[in-house]
Amino acid sequence: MEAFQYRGNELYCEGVSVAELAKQYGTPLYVYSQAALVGSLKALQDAYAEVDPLICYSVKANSNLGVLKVLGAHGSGFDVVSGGELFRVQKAGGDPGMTVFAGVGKSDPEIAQAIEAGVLMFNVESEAELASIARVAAGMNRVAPIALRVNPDVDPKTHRYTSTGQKESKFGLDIERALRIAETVKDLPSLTMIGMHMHIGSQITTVEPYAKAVAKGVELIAKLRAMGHPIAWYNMGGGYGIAYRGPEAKPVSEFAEAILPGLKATGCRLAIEPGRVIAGNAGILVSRVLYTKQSGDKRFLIQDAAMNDLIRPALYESFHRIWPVTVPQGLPAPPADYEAAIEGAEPWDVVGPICESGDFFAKDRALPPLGPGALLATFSAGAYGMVMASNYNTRPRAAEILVNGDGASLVRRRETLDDLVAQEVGL
Ligand SMILES: Cc1ncc(COP(=O)(O)O)c(C=O)c1O
Ligand SMILES: N[C@@H](CCCC[NH3+])C(=O)O
Repeated sequence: MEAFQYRGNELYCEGVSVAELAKQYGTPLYVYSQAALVGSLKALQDAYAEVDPLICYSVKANSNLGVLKVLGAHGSGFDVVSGGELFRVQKAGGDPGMTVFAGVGKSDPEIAQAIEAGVLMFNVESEAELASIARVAAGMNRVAPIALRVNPDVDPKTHRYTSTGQKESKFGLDIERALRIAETVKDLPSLTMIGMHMHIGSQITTVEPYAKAVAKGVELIAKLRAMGHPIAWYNMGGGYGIAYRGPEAKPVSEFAEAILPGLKATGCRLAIEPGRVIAGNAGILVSRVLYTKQSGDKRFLIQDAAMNDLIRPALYESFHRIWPVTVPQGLPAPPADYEAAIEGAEPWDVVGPICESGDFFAKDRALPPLGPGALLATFSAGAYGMVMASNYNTRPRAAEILVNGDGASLVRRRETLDDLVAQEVGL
């Protein structure tokens, strides 16, 4: 079953009416489908089944405790980039021993926290960070497991803000430098290098960049082992693209086909860090139209969700499908004939109440006639949606709902006005 589908002219998440959720919990409202989360995790587990992969769900994509709990219960490990994310994993009952710790700027307290928790390994991004991990581990009388994050210098052919594996990127170490650093690790008894890590970018829709990166990784692992490092893990990172508009994304099985031959040649265990492909299409953001407005030739739908709720269109000019939650009488339900039926309909800019010209969800988007009070669903909002939300313009952040079959749970309540000033002291 599709996670989000229309029954008659009403949008449902699994067995739950989205309009009913909006009535009960208000808008803006994030709604996630448990079946979609688990289904995408399972698709990855199946695609790599022959090598018994460790799927480390990338917490940064959607860190709600309800989401983490469901994924952990279905066998997922985790990829974290901060002490905060590690704390969330532990709160949700996740296994630190199935958790990798990435990120270019880990602080001493975060390193100590992760050693104490017993993370599977640190993905190390610089000489200076390596020295910090060695020092903190030595001070705790522990041996920290590490992987060097290598920047294979391949073009992932994605948005420039989400490319991470090219020479000019701040992420990772170039291969020559990684080899030089690996020499020094042998003299640091508080470190053991058990893996090699790459993450080349995000929303990648072709398999070639992975194939190129793996080829470089295979060679590097051989060299690291020749130095005496017990490399047992090949961590290929995340980056699998999803369908925002139409069928632009490849199934994860095609990525697996590009990665598996090289991986198997190394005899390593595979770890991957998918975020968007698990959470992205498992979530929508529901908003309500407040006003319509015309200025010159431009028509605006002013809704109650804004860039503080979903910043992706403002930040990357990214496309998200926007459909009415209740399709007006006489129109077919999306997706089938809907797009054709509204083609040529009046184009609208869908905007929010924030005082920024960049506060838009869509520009010149054909939509059926919708007036104040109508509910809109912005799709593909489950990843990098709520996690990137802010309180800009002193707006309370949205509530989050997790749907499972015919049941819906509130997994984060809407912020109150008091929440907005709760940290402010000294008045
Ligand atoms: C190190 C690392 N791993 C995993 C991810 C998750 O990426 P994605 O959501 O594209 O799968 C990211 C984000 O790009 C990342 O920086
Ligand atoms: N936040 C981004 C992608 C960056 C992924 C994290 N390294 C997005 O919304 O697409």
